[in-house]
Amino acid sequence: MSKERFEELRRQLDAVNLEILEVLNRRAELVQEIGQMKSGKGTERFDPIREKEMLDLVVDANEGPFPSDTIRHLFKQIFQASLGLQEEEKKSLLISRKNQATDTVVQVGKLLIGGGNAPALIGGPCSVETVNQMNAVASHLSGEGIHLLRGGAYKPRTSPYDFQGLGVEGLRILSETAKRHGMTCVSEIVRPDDVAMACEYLDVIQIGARNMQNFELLKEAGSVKKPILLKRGLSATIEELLYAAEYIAARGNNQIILCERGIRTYEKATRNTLDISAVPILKQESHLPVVVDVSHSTGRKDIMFPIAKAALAVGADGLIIETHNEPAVALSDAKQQLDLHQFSTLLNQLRESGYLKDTVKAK
Ligand SMILES: O=C(O)C(=O)C[C@]1(C(=O)O)C=C[C@@H](O)C=C1
Repeated sequence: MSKERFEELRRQLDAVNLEILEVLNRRAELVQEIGQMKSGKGTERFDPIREKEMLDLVVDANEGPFPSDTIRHLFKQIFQASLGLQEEEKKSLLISRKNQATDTVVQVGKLLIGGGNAPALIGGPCSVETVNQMNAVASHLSGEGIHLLRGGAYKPRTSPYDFQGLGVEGLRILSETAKRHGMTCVSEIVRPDDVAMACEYLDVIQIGARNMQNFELLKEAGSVKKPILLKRGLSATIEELLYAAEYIAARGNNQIILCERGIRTYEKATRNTLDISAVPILKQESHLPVVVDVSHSTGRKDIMFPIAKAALAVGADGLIIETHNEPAVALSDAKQQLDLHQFSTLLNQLRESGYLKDTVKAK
């Protein structure tokens, strides 16, 4: 072969390389767009069935000289790199630790949640029922040094025949009770249209487990200036929880508290299965504070102390502890709510075990 022909072949190869490059990047752009659609829907990026279909298609069309195995190998490499590209997108999430190395600290009144501050305790009944009930609970909790009072006013219940909450009247009772006792308050909102109204009553707006992927609600929560307590859905992956938080952050509200509240598994000994590993993973992946709802995750009072200790031991920034003045007659979640004495006992146990240093002062 002449030297000229050799050089000519190399020139052609250079040109083909540039064509391949252009085609590869065109493909990469399509992959990125698909990746964004998948993350919006919370779909798994890796799709082996789709990859097999594509491999079959190219192998069928292959006329050589590359053997089919080589073609398979090359395309598998392209799929791998494409997945990597879709993962890259995750790194740029606003709520990602890669985007912000320092912890976000959410301030609610004088309570600082996250950033290594003392664990924040959120107490109060499952549902707001009466003024007297809320007064009894708030009086006890504020006496124990608890700053953030919870109470459900809009209750997404499994059965339509169960107590559905007092609605806006419940928010009003909660808000007035909290103010009366020098506390702040948090409650769940279920409709996007109610978010603005709720801001008048609440210091923190909760988005509950059943609404974690109510994207319109998330967007609305993102457009107000209130801290948002975002609970993990009962069957949601950690990644889906993070994307739900991103919906809020993407609209401009970065005051988000993540909440692990147990997930649905086959285990029946507890109401839900507390995914304890979610806490350090969430804190590793995101700069947002993470609290654990020890009441919903367990659904039982007898293991609350070890579970609360475990949550704080793995780095939770706070705990949600359902507390009622008369749990036996509570209109919802009667079984899992602590009475006022049990709440104080749990607090003392946590204090004595050294997990609550600086959080609340003994009376
Ligand atoms: O088609 C998809 O669902 C994609 O995400 C694109 C793509 C690809 O590179 O072709 C990427 C990863 C999946 O495992 C399968 C396919």
